[in-house]
Amino acid sequence: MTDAPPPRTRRIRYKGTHPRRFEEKYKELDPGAHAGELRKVMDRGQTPAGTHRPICVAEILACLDPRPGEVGLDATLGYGGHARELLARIRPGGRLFGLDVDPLELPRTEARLRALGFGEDLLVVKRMNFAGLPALLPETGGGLDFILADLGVSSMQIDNPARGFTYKSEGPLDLRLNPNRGRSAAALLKALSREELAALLVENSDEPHAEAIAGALHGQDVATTVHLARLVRGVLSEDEARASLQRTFQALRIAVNDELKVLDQFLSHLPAALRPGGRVAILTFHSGEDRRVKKAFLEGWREGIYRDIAREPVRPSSQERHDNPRSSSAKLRWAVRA
Ligand SMILES: C[S@@+](CC[C@H](N)C(=O)[O-])C[C@H]1O[C@@H](n2cnc3c(N)ncnc32)[C@H](O)[C@@H]1O
Repeated sequence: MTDAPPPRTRRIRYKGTHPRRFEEKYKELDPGAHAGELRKVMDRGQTPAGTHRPICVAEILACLDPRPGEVGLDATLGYGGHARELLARIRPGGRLFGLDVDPLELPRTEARLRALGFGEDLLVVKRMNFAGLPALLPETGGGLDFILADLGVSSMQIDNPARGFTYKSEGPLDLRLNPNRGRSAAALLKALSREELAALLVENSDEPHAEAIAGALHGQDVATTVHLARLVRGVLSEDEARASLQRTFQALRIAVNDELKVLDQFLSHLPAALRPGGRVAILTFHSGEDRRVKKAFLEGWREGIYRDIAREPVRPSSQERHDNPRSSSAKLRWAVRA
């Protein structure tokens, strides 16, 4: 008896030589069946759809120095790129807790890491906000040897138009890391006065055209990413609009996910979470985040809580910035618990 041939499906059609829209990138979205395609996309300096390239991996491993038997935390599991490297170094006998708030990507990441052979004795995955770090501590058996936080959003989240993280493709104006909680950016916009919106753009993104943008968005029912982009382009030149749109999306994302408040809470919990000699590394992507990390580490060092801290932020190498432009704004700071 012969097996029935697999049903024929039509190849997804797209204009030009390369697929441009997320849903057209069917080869990148099925890396198991098209591994060669991922290499070609990365060689072009792009991140394959549905994946994320971990940033400053060597630099993070150098300051966290994970060793066999240690207990660590990856507070922002994302695609699991950093976690994979940490896990390989704490075997045998170690344990890594991996947290993320994203209910859509987290199960996929866990499945990928389990398929790589990281079992439940070695990797504990939790859907949880890192601001709730104290709730994890009883499970760590006396504290953590190292902690990593790679802040912000992953490429999978940015690239998926249904999540609404970018003005470059049409999608609902959502921007929540956990779409099941809180309110979307569209709902937030409706609730803010013009003055509150302008203040939010300045506070979260140092937006120089905050007044003009607030004027364009206020009182409009902005439900989609491209609608917002159209309104901003209506009051700024094309060049100004490009940079301002990036900052506007960043400011809204920070607001809907309360990112600065949860970062402050996380930073305040670190001293109690680290064992003596424990290391923490935090990768930030804009000045509002970096200022907070810098201040918390400096104050902790002055008070004798940290015995050493990064004096200057570590930046991705020029090669990494070239190979992965999404790493360009990254700054890494570390501290060692006294
Ligand atoms: C830049 S990505 C991390 C990428 C990861 N290091 C990797 O190698 O794939 C940031 C991740 O942190 C998650 N995240 C952001 N804020 C969080 C928070 N307060 N608590 C837990 N996870 C958070 C996001 O959902 C996202 O998946």
